[in-house]
Amino acid sequence: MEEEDECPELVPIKEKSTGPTAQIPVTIITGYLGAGKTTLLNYILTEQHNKRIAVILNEFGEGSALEKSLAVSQAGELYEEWLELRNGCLCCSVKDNGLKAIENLMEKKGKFDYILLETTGLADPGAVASMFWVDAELGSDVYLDGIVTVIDAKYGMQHLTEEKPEGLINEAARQIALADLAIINKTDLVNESEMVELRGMVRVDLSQVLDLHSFDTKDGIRLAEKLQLVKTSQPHLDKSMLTITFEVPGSVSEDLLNIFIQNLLWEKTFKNKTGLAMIVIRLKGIFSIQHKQKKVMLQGVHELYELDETSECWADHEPRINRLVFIGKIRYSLSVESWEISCFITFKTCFINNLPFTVFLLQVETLMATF
Ligand SMILES: Nc1nc2c(ncn2[C@@H]2O[C@H](COP(=O)(O)OP(=O)(O)OP(=O)(O)O)[C@@H](O)[C@H]2O)c(=O)[nH]1
Ligand SMILES: [Zn+2]
Repeated sequence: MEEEDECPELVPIKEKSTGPTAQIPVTIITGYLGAGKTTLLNYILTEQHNKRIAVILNEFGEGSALEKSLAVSQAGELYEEWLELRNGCLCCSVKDNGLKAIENLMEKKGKFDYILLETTGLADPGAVASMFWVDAELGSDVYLDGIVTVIDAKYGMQHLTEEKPEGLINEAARQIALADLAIINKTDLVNESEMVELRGMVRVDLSQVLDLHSFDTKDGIRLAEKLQLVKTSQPHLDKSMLTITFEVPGSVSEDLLNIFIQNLLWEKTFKNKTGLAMIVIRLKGIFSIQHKQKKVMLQGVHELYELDETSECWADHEPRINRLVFIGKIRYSLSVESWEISCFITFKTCFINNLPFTVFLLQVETLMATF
């Protein structure tokens, strides 16, 4: 056959097929904790696009049920089927769970036009991306269309420049290095010069992988090369990051909740016995506020937070349970256990007993002193 002599590169790329055998594009949405990934997802889902979009969500730690309800409450009825990757840390076992989630999704719901995959804020998007070329079987159904990295305009610089202990990579920098498209979000929170500085920083980062950046994501070999290059250092998660989820039944006073959050995030009053404050990077929660019918959602990123009433009411027989997820950093002298315990005590004391702040702080200090 004459065609056999043709150079592969010269074969024209097939027009996008709309038949049942067409491959489904997958976009990975990545970005540091609280950068705005879910906000972007919700925006895409609510825009008019005439596409059947499937969303796969992965959350770090035990907060998946919470994240699910948060996302659903924002996206409304548009989207009813949620799939959680229950492995907690996507970076470690993404291949099995990620593929399974997509296979289950398609089995259950038929084919989608598009799949959006939100990684955890600490994920290595390279590990997530690699499953699309490593697994040939799945490769016939879906292909990686691109990696979108959301960057927090206010805290992005801080995330990017943070020094990591030896052997650990800065997750934020890696997420940007792997991006096909980087979106700077929350521009309303910074001024022009901060934007210029961040843009410059992000560009520098991109230029380090510029020659790899023109790759065709459908081309497994090129992608593999790109991923390998970025992965030369150890792809370990920062082990000092910790996620804790609390569930406390009852209803809380809105004032006390605000005081609690402000003391935690702004005043940094929660300290261990050596005087080091608890570092909270991300806060998420669903609360039952006294005298309110609707569920109230908490979103916090570093020292910024908001409490918003959702459209969802507590059902008649639904137990009122407050859920709070902390994602934070353990300081050297503060053990995981004491961090957990101090979070729990502050939270529980504040909400269950509805004690004034000064009282529960005192209790925390007394308890912390015993560790
Ligand atoms: N001011 C401002 N806040 C924003 C913007 N986009 C998102 N946020 C807020 O940032 C917080 C985190 O947003 P999410 O979309 O949940 O962030 P995420 O990256 O999905 O968070 P994780 O999944 O926990 O890593 C929320 O309180 C949002 O309302 C923005 O453009 N401006
Ligand atoms: Zn999210």
